[in-house]
Amino acid sequence: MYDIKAVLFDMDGVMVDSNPYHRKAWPIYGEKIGLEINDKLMEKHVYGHTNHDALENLFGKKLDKSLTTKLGEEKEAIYRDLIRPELEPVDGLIDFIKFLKEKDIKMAVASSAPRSNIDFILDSFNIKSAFKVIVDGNMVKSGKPNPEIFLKAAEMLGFPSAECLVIEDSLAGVEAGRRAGMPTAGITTTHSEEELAPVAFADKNFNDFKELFLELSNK
Ligand SMILES: O=P(O)(O)OC[C@H]1O[C@@H](O)[C@H](O)[C@@H](O)[C@@H]1O
Repeated sequence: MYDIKAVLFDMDGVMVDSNPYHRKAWPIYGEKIGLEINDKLMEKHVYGHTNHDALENLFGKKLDKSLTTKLGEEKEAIYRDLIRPELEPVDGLIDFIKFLKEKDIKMAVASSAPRSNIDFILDSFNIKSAFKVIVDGNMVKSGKPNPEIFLKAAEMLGFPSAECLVIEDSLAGVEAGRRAGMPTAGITTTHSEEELAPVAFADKNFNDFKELFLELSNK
């Protein structure tokens, strides 16, 4: 099914099943800044989106990037405190990265999260050196579902879209992968297979990296 030379990893919900912690952190932070943030709003504006886009939508107005960066960092500090004691990689992630390294398949992180969260995860799992390229949410003009972040990661790695496999969990992220013209695999951490299916790129969804590994090693 896949003839890939590079894998572009989303982070939240892909490397780490972190959205349950983001789901707790946003309303706690919302209370501090006078916003009521419920599940429905998070579903629409938060998962897979940059903090800049999320905050503009939650406040319902244009905001300066320096302000959204500052507010986003305050929210992320709450998130990291919540997840730290329970932090673990999604099943099979570390072996999957080893497998890609052995096959000389290049790897990038393409996450809407700020760099502080990406460093937190990659350093905690001791996997940073595996990634040739890291693109964070502050490095793009338009966040997911715009394909810019994946196109940028592919360009920095030096591969055309068709040779880059995107691994995503959010609806905005799967749509961004599709719009980048890349094969896109869904991981069913944040959404079920049924929820992901309508936006998936005629590709498969996987529960975790063990299943994706089986698919790729059968090629
Ligand atoms: O692109 P990714 O890695 O899924 O990141 C998205 C996440 O980025 C985080 O920084 C936001 O606070 C989360 O709420 C959001 O879900």
